[in-house]
Amino acid sequence: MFCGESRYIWQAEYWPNWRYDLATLASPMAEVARLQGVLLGRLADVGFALRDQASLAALTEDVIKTSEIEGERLDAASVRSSIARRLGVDIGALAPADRHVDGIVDMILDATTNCHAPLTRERLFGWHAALFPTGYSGLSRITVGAWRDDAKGPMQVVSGPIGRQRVHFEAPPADRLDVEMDRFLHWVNTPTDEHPPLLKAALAHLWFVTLHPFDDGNGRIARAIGAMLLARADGSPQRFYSLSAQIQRERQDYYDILERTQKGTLDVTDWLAWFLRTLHRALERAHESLDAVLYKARFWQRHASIPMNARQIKVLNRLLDGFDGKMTTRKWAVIAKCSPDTALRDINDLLARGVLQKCNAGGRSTAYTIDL
Ligand SMILES: Nc1ncnc2c1ncn2[C@@H]1O[C@H](COP(=O)(O)OP(=O)(O)OP(=O)(O)O)[C@@H](O)[C@H]1O
Repeated sequence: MFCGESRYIWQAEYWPNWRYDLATLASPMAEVARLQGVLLGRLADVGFALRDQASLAALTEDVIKTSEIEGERLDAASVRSSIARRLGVDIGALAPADRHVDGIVDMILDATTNCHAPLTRERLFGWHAALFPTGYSGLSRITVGAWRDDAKGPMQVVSGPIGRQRVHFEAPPADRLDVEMDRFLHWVNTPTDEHPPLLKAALAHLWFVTLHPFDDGNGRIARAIGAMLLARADGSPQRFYSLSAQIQRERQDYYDILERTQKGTLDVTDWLAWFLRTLHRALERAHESLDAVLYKARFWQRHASIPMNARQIKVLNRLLDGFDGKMTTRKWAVIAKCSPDTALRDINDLLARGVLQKCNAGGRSTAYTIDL
């Protein structure tokens, strides 16, 4: 019990009348809008096929990283194919479907490709059911397709070993959820000029995660709602950057700022500034990943007339996707699933054709890179 004092933001007197200092946020907001504009402009020039590849790359990162926050590691190949299948993008051989991966992909694609459709409780229940198709989270049975009921006590965000857990946040009691969620959904669906669209995305994320209406999956759904409002904000249902991936990279910061905000006042300027900074970095990364997609496309165009076998194409694609470390004959053989002799023959052929070059990185074994 909180003895009447307001410990969490949802207990504040004027909840949920968000306040912030627009003057402080104006310039980071303009900078994010500029980066978004430049990114969409670059994409407008690259043609359908590459645009689809760029979007596939961003969505794959989004799905993988949003699940990593929860501690699940999804298989990148299943995620890529699950998205590619739904977007109708050709990525060559498709990996087999994984029901679990399909659920989270369904949610993120529904949130973004149908970003203009109203957000309703039925839609949220559908997303939740897609995340937990068995009705279990790990070994615990959870309520799916309905708000949580607090049968096992209040909803808390805790960390640490059992017995010495630290409570970071406590969400509003379950009996308030019907009213609270109706108010939230009405706000999401009402187009007003009350908040700039980017700030509305940040507020929706915070508001939802503060209500924490489900037994589990609240973080992932909050990020999907954020992505939905960002898609509305930039007027493009196709995604070319991933805020979830950036949040995953900076997740300790994300937890800290959330905790401070949820224990603070209704003035959430700091949370909004953090959200804009993170979005800014997500956009910078998207520019880099677009550079990589374009570079790869140009590389294959330039070498279109050189005959190559499947092994060579496979390893070159690995190098083009940003291979960590040095590519040696031994690693080549492992990736191409061939003997070191065959690997060396493939490598020598590409050296002779000017596709590869030796790099003098030192060390005992020779390493190879793409000849720029
Ligand atoms: N220290 C904290 N203070 C306040 N909120 C927190 C804190 N740590 C995490 N959270 C919020 O709680 C969410 C986790 O809730 P829940 O476990 O229901 O969601 P999830 O989708 O299963 O998890 P995750 O976000 O880890 O993938 C986090 O994403 C974050 O939004």
